[in-house]
Amino acid sequence: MVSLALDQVGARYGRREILSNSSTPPIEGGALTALVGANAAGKSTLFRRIAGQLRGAGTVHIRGAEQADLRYMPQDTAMSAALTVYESIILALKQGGGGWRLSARELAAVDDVLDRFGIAHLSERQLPELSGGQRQAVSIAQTLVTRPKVVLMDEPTSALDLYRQYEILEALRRYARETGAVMILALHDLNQVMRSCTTTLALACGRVVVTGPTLEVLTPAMIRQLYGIDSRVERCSQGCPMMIVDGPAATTVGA
Ligand SMILES: Nc1ncnc2c1ncn2[C@@H]1O[C@H](COP(=O)(O)OP(=O)(O)OP(=O)(O)O)[C@@H](O)[C@H]1O
Repeated sequence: MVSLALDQVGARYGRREILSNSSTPPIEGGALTALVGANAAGKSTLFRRIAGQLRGAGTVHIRGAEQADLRYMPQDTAMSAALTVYESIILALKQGGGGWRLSARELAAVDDVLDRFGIAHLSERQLPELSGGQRQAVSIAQTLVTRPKVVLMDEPTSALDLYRQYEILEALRRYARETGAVMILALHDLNQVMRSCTTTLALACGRVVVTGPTLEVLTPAMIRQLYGIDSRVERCSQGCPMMIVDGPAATTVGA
């Protein structure tokens, strides 16, 4: 089983400390984990620290996988190269080296992500011609084509329409279940989080304030602390938990 835990992790840009004293229990693979928090709380910074792109205090413990098995999909991915979608996924597959000849297994891996994320019909399209949502789906396919065991995705659904959000989150859940990968997704839509993510990690002002089962973390009190918003969490007629926004809290975050 793959797991990831933070032990007193910090991170800084130059002299500016952004992240401090952040610890979590082991986050197990096989299901989706959400990373939530307000703008500038430090979500991308935490991802960069886990991915080894930033230095800082503390330790990131990864069990059951190597650092080489980790993939980080940043918020904005450049898609300006004159490549087709298919070529770009091969390029992502071959980034670890190994020559340009593709084995039958590698070809199957490319076809798998094209199908899994609903972009097979875009295979021959040039990257710069894609829409924002199409680019995001391609970026997800590029990230997962090597079948990584630890996956960090920064707002992977931000450019997707309602149907594609649902479809891609379901595909990511299936990927986690099949591979046992630890998958942490930074998400702003808390209803998506409640529907799709088993565990939630909440970040406020550069610190992980709580990690646990999603519905235990996303209480109205925590949502107020994180976002300065008064809300209710209620069950819809089909029993799914939903967050209903009432409005700005009287005292807002950091005030
Ligand atoms: N390269 C950088 N150099 C210096 N400061 C940075 C850099 N990147 C981010 N920051 C600062 O670090 C803080 C946290 O930014 P970060 O991008 O991690 O937030 P976030 O939670 O991902 O926000 P958002 O939800 O808006 O994407 C912000 O104050 C930001 O200005």
